[in-house]
Order: sequence, then structure tokens, then C-alpha cells
Amino acid sequence: MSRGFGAAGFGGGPGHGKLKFDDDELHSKISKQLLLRISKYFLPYWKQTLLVMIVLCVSAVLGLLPPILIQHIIDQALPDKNLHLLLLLVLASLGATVVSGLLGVLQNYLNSFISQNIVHDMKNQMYSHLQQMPLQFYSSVKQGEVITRMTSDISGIQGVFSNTIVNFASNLFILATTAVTLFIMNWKLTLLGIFVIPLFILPTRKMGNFSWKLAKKTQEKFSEQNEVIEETLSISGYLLMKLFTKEEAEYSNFKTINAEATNLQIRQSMAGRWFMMVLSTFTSIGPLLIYLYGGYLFIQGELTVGTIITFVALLGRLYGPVLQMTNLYVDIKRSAALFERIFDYFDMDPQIVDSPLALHINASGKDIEFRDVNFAYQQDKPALRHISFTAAAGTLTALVGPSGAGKTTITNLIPRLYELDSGAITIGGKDIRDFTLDSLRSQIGLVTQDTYLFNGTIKENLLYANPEASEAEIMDACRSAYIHEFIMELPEGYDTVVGNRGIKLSGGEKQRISIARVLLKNPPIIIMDEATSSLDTVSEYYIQQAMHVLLLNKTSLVIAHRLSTIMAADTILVVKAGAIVEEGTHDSLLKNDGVYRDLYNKQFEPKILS
Ligand SMILES: Nc1ncnc2c1ncn2[C@@H]1O[C@H](COP(=O)(O)OP(=O)(O)OP(=O)(O)O)[C@@H](O)[C@H]1O
Repeated sequence: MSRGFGAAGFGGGPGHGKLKFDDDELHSKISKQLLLRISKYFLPYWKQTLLVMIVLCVSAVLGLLPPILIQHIIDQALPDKNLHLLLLLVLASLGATVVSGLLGVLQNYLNSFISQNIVHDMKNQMYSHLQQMPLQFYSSVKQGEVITRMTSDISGIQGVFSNTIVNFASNLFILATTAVTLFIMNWKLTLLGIFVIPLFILPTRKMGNFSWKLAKKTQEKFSEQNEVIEETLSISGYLLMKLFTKEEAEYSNFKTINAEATNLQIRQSMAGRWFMMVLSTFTSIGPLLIYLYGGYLFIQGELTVGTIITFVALLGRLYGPVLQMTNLYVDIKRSAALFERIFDYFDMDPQIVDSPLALHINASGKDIEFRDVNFAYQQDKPALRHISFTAAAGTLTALVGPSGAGKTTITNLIPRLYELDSGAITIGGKDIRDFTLDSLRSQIGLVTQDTYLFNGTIKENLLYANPEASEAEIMDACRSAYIHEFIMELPEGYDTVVGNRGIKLSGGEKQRISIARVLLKNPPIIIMDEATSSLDTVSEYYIQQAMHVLLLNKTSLVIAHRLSTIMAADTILVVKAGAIVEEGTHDSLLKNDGVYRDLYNKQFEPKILS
């Protein structure tokens, strides 16, 4: 059985972990399919993209005007002492500059419009895609990776358009228009100017690779730093650090990484400075050669001063794009890799989806049946083996067994959080895979051990189950869950903010709120994992009462940790090493003198305290 999720797999495959500078990024091929897939994102904005290209083209031509006009000023207006022509040429030059500036503003707006909209579309697509991913994905993916994908990776796409694509097109247009103009002006001088280009292309390429490696290292350090922050300054990490008094060690670890990151950044900016120094020496060789040879031609009477000056100015327009395009390939590859990483995620198969003929289910008054169910999280390591039982409608089935026996796994298969490998689970005799996921899950109320409450008010947390519930209904549910009095005693009552994951409430209180939440949803099937933590007698009493209301007339499966629950159960399933080893009522199982009796003696038998 394969549990792969598309090309990327979970957490380990290429494109995971260090997100911005993967080793093989520069070696990855930009395939036709990839380009086609990327271009699909631009399709809705093709009009704006076309407009950007036109603007770039016009800007490239306009950029040529000022140097050419200067040539006419020097060669015609000044020697002829023609004030009218001088004024005209200066105004024309000014006009070209102003129009260029305006076009720049328009282009900037279009850039942002296109790139931000693509980011917007991708974020929506990614979020809804991630919602479809199975539980297995979230238990395997590295902490924080989903957020990185959703934020920095997708946001990186924004730069692809505004930097990479626009730069490429703009440089290409400038290069082409300038080269043509130069050749028309004087082909010999042009060849001389081009002659020095290899001199600075080589160091630029070398520098590009070098700074790429440095940037990669810096990025890795930052990822490392983020991991430390995430691990030690999240609520559970923080608790772990405090309880094991690891503050000193963690701080020193953080300091080391921080110092390394700082060093790398300084090196990066210094490398840039040195390079610029070398580069400016090489790029000034071209103009010097033009002055030399052009000057000679001027002395021979073959060239005007204006031409020489215009030539040198235009040469700058030639060298700039050449330099930028030399390193653009790094940008292009990086952009392609960025898209690839995002596509990796899009290609992961949601696995658990509605079948084409899926129906709506109403589970009220229907039996749940497991028929020879087998399941493994990992190949060759079965978690459940030949599970068969019936949870009759309206009854309480208790699951008991040692830790790691497979009780949670059994319950997770009913709402299809995981998909079984063989066998079937039926509700009212129909396979659960024939029902729509939405309707199936709407029929099930899940009360987990570790109650998840988001950081909002108690009321907001309760409304999550049923946004339409009235104030009276909310209070009724809380009364039934024996938590209303407690809530009312809080200074802000139902508007009390519960803190991250409900940290401000005790385990018992959280579970009762979670019971109230399920009561508001009022589904016909209840799955509950009783809290194992020992509760004081008052809390225990309240939970029992709350459970009593919750399970009334419901088909329920409870992973039982309390004596009162197994005593109240209609059927007890004893799970051991992924199989049901005994089944019956409390009394019949006790008589059996088997696994249950043993478990009962160790775990459930009331201890007589002296
Ligand atoms: N997401 C997972 N991926 C891989 N293995 C898992 C996963 N969840 C559980 N397991 C393994 O499957 C087996 C059954 O786990 P399960 O959580 O169902 O046991 P349990 O009986 O509910 O235990 P407990 O009472 O301690 O909660 C265990 O060996 C566990 O390590």
C-alpha cells in the first residue's frame, strides 16, 4: 500500500525544508509543461500583461531619445548658435523624460496588479487544496512548513513577475533598440564597444554563482533560526524549555545561529561591494576606448563630438542590460523552482474524496458496523487487523485496551479521517464511502482528549459548531454540559477569551466546553475519547453528568478511561495490538477471566483508599 502524496511526499522530498535555495535549483530543467502551467496563472491577466510589454517597448525607445537629442544639441544647435533649435531639443528631451516617467508609473501599477492578483489566486487555491489534505498529511508535514508555503513561497511569486519577467523583457527591449541605434550610428565604434563585453560578463557570472551560494547559506541559517524560534517560543515548546530549564542552552544555541547569520549577511554585502569595484573598472574601459578611437576619428574629421558623447551615453544603455541579463538566468531558475515547489503541493493527492455517486446520509437510528477492517499507517505495520463489530443504534460502545492498541485509529476511520485498506465500515448497512464526506462528518460529533479551542471567546468557540445557534441554545447546551455556572462566574462570562488552544481553562473545563459544542451540533453519532488525566471528584462528577446528556439516545463509541463509562456501556470492545480480543458486557467479560479482567484489575477497579 502506498501512502505517497504526489511527487513531493511529506516533508522529506526535494523542495521541502529549506525553502528558498535548494541545491538542485540551478540544475533543474525548465520544462515546457512547467512554463505552460505557469502561464495559466497569467492568462486571466493577459490584457494587462500585453499592456506592460507595450509600455516596456515604448519606454525602451523613449530612453534613446535624450542621448540622441544631446547629439543634435552639440553638433547643430550649439555650433549654429541656433537658440530656437536648442530650446526645441531641450524641451523634446524633457518631454521624453516626463513621458518615460509616466509610463514607469503605469508599468509599476500594472506590475503590482498582475503579481498581487496571481498571489491572491494562488493563496486561495492553496488554502482550499490544503483543506482537502488528509489528517496523515498534517501529522507528517514539518511544523511551520505549511505556513512557509502559504506565505513566503507564494509571496515570492510576486517578485517573479515584477522582477524576473519584467526585467527580462525590459532589458531585451533596451538591448535591441540600443544595439540597432549604435550600429546605425557607427558600426566600427559599436564593435569596439561590444568587444569589451566578455571582460565583465565572466566576472559577473562568477559573482552571480558566488552570491547565490552565500544567499543560500544565509537562507539556511534563517530557516534554522526560525525553527528554533518556532520550537522554543511556541506554547508547548516554551513549557518544555521551562520545565527542563533549558533557557541557557537554548539562548546560547540561538545566539550562535544569530551570529552566523549576521556574519553571512555582512559577507554577502561586502562581496557585492568588491565586485562592483572590479566591475566599474571593466565597464569604464569601453567608454575609454570609444574616446580614444572616436577621438582619433574626430581628429581625422570623420566624426562629430556629439556622436562620441551620444555613443558613450548609449553604451551605458547597452552594458546595463547585458550585466543584468547575465545574472537573470539565476533569477529565472529560482522563479521556476519556486513555482515547482508550489506545484509540488498542488500535485499532492487529497486521497480521501467523495465518490462520484456519493449520497447524503442521515445516520439517525442506524447501526455502525465494522466488517473485517484492516488498516496500516505504514506499509507492513498493520495498526488494525480484522476488526469486526456492530455498534447498535442508540447504544454506547466502550473501547478499552492498552495504550497504542488502536482504539483511536478505530474511531478515526468512521469520519474517514483515514481511509481503511480493506474491509468496510457501514452505517445502516451502507458503506461510508458511498456517502458524501460533508454529510458523513455532519452526522458525527467528536470529543477528543486534547480539546482544541481556538484563541477567541467561549461563545465564538461554541458557535463554531452551529453558527446559527441562539443565545438561549448556547446556554442550554452549556447547562447540559454542566459548564454554564462556571462560565457565568467568569468576569466576562461567555465573552471570556480562552487563550491559545484554551490554555486559560483546565482540562475538565475544556472538555465540558467541547461537549457543549458537540451538543450544539447535535449529531446522531458521538465519538469520544475520555480524558485520561485524573480529575478531581467534582470535575469528574460534572463530566459524567455532561456525558450522560451528550450520549443520550445517540450511537456512541467511547474510548473509555473511567469505570463509570464501562459500567454504563452496552458493549465493551477490548482492543489489543490492533485486534479486538474480547467483546461483551462488563459482567460477562469479568467472568471470562481474560484480558479484560486483567485490564480491569490494573486500570479500572475502584481503589479503596485507606
Ligand atoms: N499518524 C500516525 N502515523 C503512524 N502511526 C500512528 C499514527 N497514529 C497512531 N499510530 C500508531 O498506531 C498504533 C495505534 O495507535 P492509536 O492511537 O490508535 O492507539 P490507542 O489505542 O488509541 O492508544 P492511546 O490509548 O495511547 O491513545 C500505535 O502503535 C501508534 O504508534
